[in-house]
Amino acid sequence: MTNAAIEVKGLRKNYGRTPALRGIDLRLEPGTVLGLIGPNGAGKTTTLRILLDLLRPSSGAVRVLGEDPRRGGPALRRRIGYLPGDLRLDGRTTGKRMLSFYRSVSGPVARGREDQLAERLGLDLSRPIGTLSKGNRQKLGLIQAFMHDPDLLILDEPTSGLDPLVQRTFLELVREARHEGAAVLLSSHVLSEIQHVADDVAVLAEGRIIATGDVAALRRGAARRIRAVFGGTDSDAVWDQIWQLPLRETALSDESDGVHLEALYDGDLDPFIKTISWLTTLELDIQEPDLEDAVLQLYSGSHAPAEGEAPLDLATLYGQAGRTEGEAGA
Ligand SMILES: Nc1ncnc2c1ncn2[C@@H]1O[C@H](COP(=O)(O)OP(=O)(O)OP(=O)(O)O)[C@@H](O)[C@H]1O
Repeated sequence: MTNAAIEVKGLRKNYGRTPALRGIDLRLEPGTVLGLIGPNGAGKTTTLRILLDLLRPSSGAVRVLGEDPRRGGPALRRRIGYLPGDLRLDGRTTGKRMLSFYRSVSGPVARGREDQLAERLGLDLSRPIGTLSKGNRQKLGLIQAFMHDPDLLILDEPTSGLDPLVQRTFLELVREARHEGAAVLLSSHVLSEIQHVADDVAVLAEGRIIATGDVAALRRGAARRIRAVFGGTDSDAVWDQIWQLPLRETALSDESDGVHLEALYDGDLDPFIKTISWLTTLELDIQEPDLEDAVLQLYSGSHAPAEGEAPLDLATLYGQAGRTEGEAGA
């Protein structure tokens, strides 16, 4: 039980009379990446700041690397790499100097590690921070979080301001840290980074964890956008074939080149493929599952557990939903 990198039970935080966290349970094992996702104001930053002892909880039990963050002091802090969401850096000093300051706080850094990270992320450490763009400052924030190879990385909106190439390097760094046995807690409302790197997700909304599970389950529950054109038929005949499939936001129209279908598809693909095999398919475009849509459905409350109930298990929710819809549509 105490081997968890993070263990949180019944965590509550009130700002004055306003509850920001309303009883959160979280567990993160070494060598795994947990994505904490949630809309603005859900309580992500509040949770992370409590783990780092930058904020005090109103109640609840918190263990970070087996210790109470309020008592762990500098020794515990050295085992953690933290990237704050609102990174503020002093403008006069160079990146190199700033990192040597962080080194004195976060402990031993392997020789050449900062330079190696700067090279991989494409950052010139000799430039004064004030002259760096937002994305380049974010790179500096990432270097200080990763450079001492911490046992636990706590990253708040880590790819904010980074271009796609650098985002990819960031994901590599997270995977390498996990491979070395580090635990990573990644807060984000950008689902692409979560789906590419997280093992598990916890969905936070209005200060409560409303769902937990692995990313694969979330993907199973995510709708795909489908576009197709069918020839030698009309929209009524197409509808007769497809009406029983788990489609949403369906648009069917008779055009000069055929019947155009555009829809969101929930569930297993196989029933869809079997159904359209009865039609003459001229064009077909099936997009990757849309995680944004799946999570928005969770936020919207159509599935959300009532106050005091356990979070939804994504595997149960989407595993069963996928099979039922698949059978119904076959
Ligand atoms: N210092 C504060 N004083 C009062 N209320 C606060 C304070 N900090 C946060 N809150 C409130 O607590 C709730 C949770 O905020 P928090 O910043 O943890 O959310 P978040 O999930 O990180 O949001 P975002 O994605 O916008 O950063 C919000 O309703 C916010 O308005």
